[in-house]
Amino acid sequence: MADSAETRKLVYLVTGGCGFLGEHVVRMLLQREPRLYELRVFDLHLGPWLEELKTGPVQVTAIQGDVTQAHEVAAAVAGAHVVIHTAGLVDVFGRASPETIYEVNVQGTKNVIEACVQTGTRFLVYTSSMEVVGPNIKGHPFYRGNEDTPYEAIHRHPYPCSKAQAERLVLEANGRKVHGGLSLVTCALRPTGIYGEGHQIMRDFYHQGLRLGGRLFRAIPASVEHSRVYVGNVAWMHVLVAQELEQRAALMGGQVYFCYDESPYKSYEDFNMEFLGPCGLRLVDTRLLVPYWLLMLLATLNALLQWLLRPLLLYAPLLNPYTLAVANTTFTV
Ligand SMILES: NC(=O)C1=CN([C@@H]2O[C@H](COP(=O)(O)OP(=O)(O)OC[C@H]3O[C@@H](n4cnc5c(N)ncnc54)[C@H](O)[C@@H]3O)[C@@H](O)[C@H]2O)C=CC1
Ligand SMILES: C[C@@H](CO)CCC[C@@H](C)[C@H]1CC[C@H]2[C@@H]3[C@H](O)CC4=CC(=O)CC[C@]4(C)[C@H]3CC[C@]12C
Repeated sequence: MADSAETRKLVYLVTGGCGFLGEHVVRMLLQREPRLYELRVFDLHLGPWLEELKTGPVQVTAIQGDVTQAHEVAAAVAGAHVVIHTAGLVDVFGRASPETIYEVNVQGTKNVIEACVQTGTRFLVYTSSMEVVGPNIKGHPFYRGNEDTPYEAIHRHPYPCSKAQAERLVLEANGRKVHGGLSLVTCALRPTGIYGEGHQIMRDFYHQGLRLGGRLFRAIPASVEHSRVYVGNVAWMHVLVAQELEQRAALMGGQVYFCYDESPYKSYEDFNMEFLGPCGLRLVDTRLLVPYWLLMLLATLNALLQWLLRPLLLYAPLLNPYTLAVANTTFTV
């Protein structure tokens, strides 16, 4: 029944479909959306793994494109029933300029919304981020919060600022008339720190540990708790929201939801050790050796070096004042 041609009618588009989260969304849709007829995977860089997906019952269309190019986005969106917009520039290390981050995250999202309006696509799911809320620059803890918890969301870093702007655009677009006269239904999901298969930062920590003789040095007190969420669950939540938006437009349209699961609340480093420990790494407690002021000094030094070296090379270590502040502030949903 599920595989018959009549039941397969829906066309989905996943932007950023070759990224860490996007790939999981793509695979999840193929497994869990029996009404899927065509799945369009739109990304700046297409992964070779897409080829193996082209042999199944669903037509998988790989589209190499750039969300900052309105015409490319419109061409990809035309005829899609649902857009899952995960494409984004995830950069808290200073690899890209603030302008580029805004161009991709904000202008790219504007282009997706306008493409939906112009072409008559009604359902848009946006991957926002917990960073839209916090941790804020004052380091206020957010402890077991939810969507209604009051929190002073103040940012300076381009990444959270751009995600906050893009999220607002998506939510404000809910109810806009699309081509054909029906209304656009939008919803934003705010994952906490995502982990799972393909997580690059986890790999970076692993390689750092190998370079340091199988050790990592604790920089963050174990008492600072972070929410983390498994990538498969984030993908599943995107699929569920996409499936429910039509039936529950009045309830879910224009809403934002945190995206979390039952992963344990732990410090960023302790959580990573759940995986890196069994891979042979050890977390060495250096709280007394590396006080916070020294870490801050190192982080500031890194930022200075990044700025000085920029004309010559890209110096973008994991530790900078922003990542230190985020890692050092409790944020649990
Ligand atoms: N990694 C995390 O912990 C979290 C990520 N997010 C959000 O989830 C989304 C996906 O993030 P990840 O999978 O972690 O990042 P990623 O970098 O692995 O994936 C992003 C994808 O977007 C694509 N992309 C970037 N610029 C593009 C452009 N101009 N045009 C078309 N495609 C472009 C990239 O090629 C990449 O495949 C992002 O919107 C991010 O803000 C939200 C919360 C946490
Ligand atoms: C002080 C360092 C010494 O080991 C540890 C630095 C850890 C940081 C690289 C990470 C700590 C918290 C992470 C962020 C958090 O999980 C929330 C995020 C949400 C997003 O939308 C994108 C990724 C990130 C900003 C994530 C990035 C890496 C950290 C800052």
